[in-house]
Amino acid sequence: MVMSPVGRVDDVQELRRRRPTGVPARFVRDEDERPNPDALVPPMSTQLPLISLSRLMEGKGDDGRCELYRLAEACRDWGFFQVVEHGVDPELMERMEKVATEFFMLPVEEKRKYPMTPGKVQGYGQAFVFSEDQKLDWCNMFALGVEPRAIRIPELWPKTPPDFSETVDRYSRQVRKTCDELLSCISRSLGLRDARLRETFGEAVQAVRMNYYPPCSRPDLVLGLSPHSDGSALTVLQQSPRPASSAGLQILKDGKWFHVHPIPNAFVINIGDTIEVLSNGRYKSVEHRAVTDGERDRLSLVTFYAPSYDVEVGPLGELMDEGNPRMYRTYNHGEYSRNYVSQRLQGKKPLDFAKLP
Ligand SMILES: COC(=O)C(/C=C/C1=C(C)CCCC1(C)C)=C/O[C@H]1C=C(C)C(=O)O1
Ligand SMILES: O=C(O)CCC(=O)C(=O)O
Ligand SMILES: [Fe+2]
Repeated sequence: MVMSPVGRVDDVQELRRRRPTGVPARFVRDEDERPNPDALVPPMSTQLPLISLSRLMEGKGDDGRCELYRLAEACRDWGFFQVVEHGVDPELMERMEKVATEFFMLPVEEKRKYPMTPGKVQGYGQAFVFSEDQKLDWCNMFALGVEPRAIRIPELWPKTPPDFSETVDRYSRQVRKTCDELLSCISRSLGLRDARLRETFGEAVQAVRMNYYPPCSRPDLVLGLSPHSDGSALTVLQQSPRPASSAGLQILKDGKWFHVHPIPNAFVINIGDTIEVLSNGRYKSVEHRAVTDGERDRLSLVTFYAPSYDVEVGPLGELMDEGNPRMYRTYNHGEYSRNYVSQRLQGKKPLDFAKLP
């Protein structure tokens, strides 16, 4: 438990350990926010698009063209897709899961050596908590800035487990390559040169966040992670395969929550607010949330990939014309980031910063 101007922010693993059936009032959502399994799109009725990155990279052949068309549809209609043949070593994905799990299983006193202080987003704790009235997420987070080096806070990189930092470094290098390649393909899918989006980014910012959701005795009352869109350009999410359950990642499509089934060794990719702006709204960031399970814990490993804080972000000239007027202003991405991390997660609200009236 941490006392601060935002009140008492319990560590959910400790809560669960001390009182396995207790759910403090601060975690209990108002009725309209609760995860109602009856309102969920029935599992298996529709599937999130599945894209092969290696096919996309084949380029001009029939397979490459067909995959590019599917990518464009996925970005336009879903803002989310799963990707396979993405180039990240499955053994490294497994190692990443192992070190993250080992970290979360450490005694709380050890984890608190790397604290996420109020208002900050790096370290161990709960991000996006700004008021005593705010409902809390049933989740412990550990987040680190990775690239460029200047955003790293070395004191927050844990010494235990001993291979943690080296694993995060190797994983992040491979995931960065995947992000660069996806960005080229997304550029092409918008009818632009491969390098067009990437060259607006400067030295891309990359951060990793590990989310640990302990089981909750009342999964019907709480949320693992509040509904939000990501402020990044692209987000790469690794979730481990698990037995059938409607808990886990859910995305909002056509006003209904839709469960994303984990696929072994695949990543879930989502379009962040930054691509929504750069594409002048052709591709939209999509609200998503995480729901807890009554019996099982869950770990998700999330990479945020975004432009440098120095660059100006706005709709690309090629994507605006008389029929497609400018929808967003041009702004500094550092300012966007500061604005994003200084409010609680609340749907797509941070995008108001960029939207033209
Ligand atoms: C829900 O989103 C986030 O937690 C988050 C934070 C990311 C970051 C860190 C953990 C370390 C420092 C950099 C950064 C702010 C990227 C989302 O990241 C999005 C939000 C913005 C804005 C962005 O660029 O990525
Ligand atoms: O855990 C999940 O599936 C969702 C994570 C997420 O959306 C995030 O960290 O931004
Ligand atoms: Fe997210």
